[in-house]
Amino acid sequence: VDLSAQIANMKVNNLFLNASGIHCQTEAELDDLMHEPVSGAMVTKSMTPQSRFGNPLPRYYRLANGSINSMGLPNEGFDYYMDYLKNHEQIKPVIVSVAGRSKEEDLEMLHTLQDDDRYQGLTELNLSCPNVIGEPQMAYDFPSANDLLKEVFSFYKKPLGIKLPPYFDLVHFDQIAEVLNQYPLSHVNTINSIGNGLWIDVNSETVVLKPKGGFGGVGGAMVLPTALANVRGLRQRLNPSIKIIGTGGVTNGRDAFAHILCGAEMVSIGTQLYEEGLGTFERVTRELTDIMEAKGYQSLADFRGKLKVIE
Ligand SMILES: O=C(O)c1[nH]c(=O)[nH]c(=O)c1Cl
Repeated sequence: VDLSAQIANMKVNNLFLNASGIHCQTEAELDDLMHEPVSGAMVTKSMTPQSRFGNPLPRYYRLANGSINSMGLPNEGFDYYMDYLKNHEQIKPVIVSVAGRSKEEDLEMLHTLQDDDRYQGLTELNLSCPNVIGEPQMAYDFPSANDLLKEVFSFYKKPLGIKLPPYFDLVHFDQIAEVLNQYPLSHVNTINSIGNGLWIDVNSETVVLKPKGGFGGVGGAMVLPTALANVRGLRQRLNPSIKIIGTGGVTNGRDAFAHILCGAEMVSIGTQLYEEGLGTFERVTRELTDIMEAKGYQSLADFRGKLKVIE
């Protein structure tokens, strides 16, 4: 089964990877992902220049068919992850996720990556964290996103992708695609969690998360329709050279198959991976392979992007 992804020329033997934020903050977690035998790549927790504790707890809550989180960008800081890459053999490609809390922080980290000759990896600029108190999601501000990308690509020459929030209006697909198509992006990763949901414990009449009065990003099975729409909508609008990592709502092989039908090159697993553990990769890969065999597909290319509409 041909699984080589053309994302920044990554040659992988499996299309699955963790969603950023899941099992990828500490050296121990990153080692688990590096040595996990099935997944074809991995991504770090989005990093900021300095380490951060993040938002007060409770900040993650499991729902019947998903999750809600207001982590607030907890991470060990940029240098920690650069040291990790220098001190660990890359058995699989490691996508470095950066999420500055300002344009200046994004540029600072990207300049450092550009100027580090030893760093030849794929970077993902997270423009969609919904949980930093007081910070907007940059990717919902099209002019600002364009200004940032114009400045980034004036100096950044290594492979770079963008982590996008979900959009909910076809005009917004048009507008973000118009911005992104101007730049030599490796990929977009869509979707991030659906920002600022709210979950309530009716018994106690109380929210379940402490930060932001309980508002947090929603993920897991319930966001699959939004994730599929964003993968499909962007695939239809982005230059073919910009690949798509499909993220959101993947719990089994059928969900992954649907993401690929919409045009995903690789598929990230978040909430399900967190709740079920790293064995998720083997199970979902087996389920997807079974579906492909039942349909007579030899490779992902046989059906990638070939979603049919009703004429
Ligand atoms: O609160 C977080 O750390 C977080 N949570 C998310 O659901 N998406 C993100 O991009 C980030 Cl950065």
